[in-house]
Amino acid sequence: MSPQTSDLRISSFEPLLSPAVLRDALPLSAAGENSVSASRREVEAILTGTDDRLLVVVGPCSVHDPVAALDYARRLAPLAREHADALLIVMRVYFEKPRSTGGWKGLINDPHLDGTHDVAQGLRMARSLLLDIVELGLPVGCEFLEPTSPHYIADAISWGAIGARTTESQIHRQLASGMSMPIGFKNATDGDVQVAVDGAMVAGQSQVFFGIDEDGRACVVSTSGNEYGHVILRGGKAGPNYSAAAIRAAVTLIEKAGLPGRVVVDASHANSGKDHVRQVGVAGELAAQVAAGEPISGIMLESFLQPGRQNLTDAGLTGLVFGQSITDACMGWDDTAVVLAELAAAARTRAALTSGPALAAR
Ligand SMILES: O=C[C@H](O)[C@H](O)COP(=O)(O)O
Ligand SMILES: C=C(OP(=O)(O)O)C(=O)O
Repeated sequence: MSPQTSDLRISSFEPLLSPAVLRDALPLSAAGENSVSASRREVEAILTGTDDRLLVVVGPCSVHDPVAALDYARRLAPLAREHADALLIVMRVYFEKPRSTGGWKGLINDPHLDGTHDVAQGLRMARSLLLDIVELGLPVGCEFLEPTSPHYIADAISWGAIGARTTESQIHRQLASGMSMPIGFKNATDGDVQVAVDGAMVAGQSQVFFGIDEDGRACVVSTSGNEYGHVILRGGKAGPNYSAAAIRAAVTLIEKAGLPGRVVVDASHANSGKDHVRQVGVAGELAAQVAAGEPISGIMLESFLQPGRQNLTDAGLTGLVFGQSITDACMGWDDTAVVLAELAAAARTRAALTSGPALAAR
């Protein structure tokens, strides 16, 4: 008998429900569709500079407990309304975690936090949480990691990111080219910004690649290109890249690629050394730059109900502090409210600088 030559290292194939089945079971309401659609247009207008507000993507590093995430969303929604003249607040609702060397890969991959990898349940939990948050009137932002997972949830998402570990990946750039919302590309973990610029540029072009359709059938996917690709500065191995000089250097690269000369800046990750206390200081420095009129279209903050982070143990969810991150350290809720007020004041000052007092008083 000849030897088997394929699937030698596959332990199992487990059929997964199709995107259409999940979306039928958990539909986005008409009000939700209107809200997602309108907030995507607002993000686009901010990225191109026709809306002078500041985009703020704020929320937990990762969602591990939908109850805590919804509690956070209920606190954030009134602040989003309060600062709506100056800020477009999008809640960070990250379900997929790219890991440096391994670890928990997010709620979709392992919703029970115990290595059982009940992906079907993870998708249900993720979609259900997204619908609840959208119903609060809050736009949602996610990182896209698995190339087929967006089919299950993307209709409820207003802004997306490609992370530092995948920004140079052709697969993720192709994916971004077909996404219905603006997509930010993080600079690489080594600090290289050009790869993020290249990512945004490639995503702007039409692409043809392997994928699935709504019924989960293997397909050749053709896209028209996403004209709202942009760059997110998150620092790198050599240190932060949020200084005015680093931002201007990035803008030079971005403009050279023919993209709008503005950036989103992540106050967390390598811009704060993953130190949640330092992140508050970085956000304050960024607010000062916004007030001075620097070309910052958005800020990303990692924030949760409780400050800091905790380790996941064998006790799973029951062994965890409610509302505290199990991935990167986050600023707590009290600091978050103060930082959002600071950013709103800075955006009002910038609006007055660039558009006169009428806009600032809006
Ligand atoms: O934002 C989250 C993390 O920084 C990212 O997933 C990498 O995490 P890790 O280095 O702990 O694996
Ligand atoms: C993984 C993330 O960031 P980065 O890709 O910048 O490490 C993140 O924002 O969750």
